Amino acid sequence: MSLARRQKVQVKILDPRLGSEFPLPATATPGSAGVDLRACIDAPLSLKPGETQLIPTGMAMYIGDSGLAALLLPRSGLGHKNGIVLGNLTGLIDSDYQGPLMVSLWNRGNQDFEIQPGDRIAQMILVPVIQPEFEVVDTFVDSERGAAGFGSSGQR
Ligand SMILES: O=c1ccn([C@H]2C[C@H](O)[C@@H](COP(=O)(O)OP(=O)(O)OP(=O)(O)O)O2)c(=O)[nH]1
Ligand SMILES: [Mg+2]
Repeated sequence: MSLARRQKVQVKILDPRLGSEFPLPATATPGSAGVDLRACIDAPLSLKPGETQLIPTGMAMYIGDSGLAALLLPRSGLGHKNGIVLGNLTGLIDSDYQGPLMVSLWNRGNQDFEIQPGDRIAQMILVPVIQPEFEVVDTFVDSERGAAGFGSSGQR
């Protein structure tokens, strides 16, 4: 068994309700991979079917280590039950980004969905990063798959 690596990440509080009225994002259980982000909006907000809105999380975050990045992902309950997912499908937070952390929230469902101030709207995970350095070649060493893809192996 291995334990998750813990990493200090600097945050700036942009909305004073974060850390007082609304808890700061934190892992909910020892085995949680993600931390939930909260909607730091001033008033309830209704997302109509098909609508996308950029929601502030009330904080800025500076990862500051190019070997790491953060991914924003939908919460499964909101996504599955209410059709509330991300307008960019997945958010990628660069290690050098210092601006406000925003969530693009998309109602892909067919009913209005109301978000209250402080609601947990998405989750964030920290992931290791490997930066590619492309090396141009004329040929590849043959692999078993070769160029076959996009369902080439069938469904069963
Ligand atoms: O859901 C998201 C996605 C991105 N960002 C911030 C952090 C990220 O580092 C920056 C740029 O994101 P990205 O590279 O995905 O967007 P872009 O459209 O390529 O913008 P840029 O030209 O600024 O890189 O925007 C968010 O706050 N939330
Ligand atoms: Mg970019």
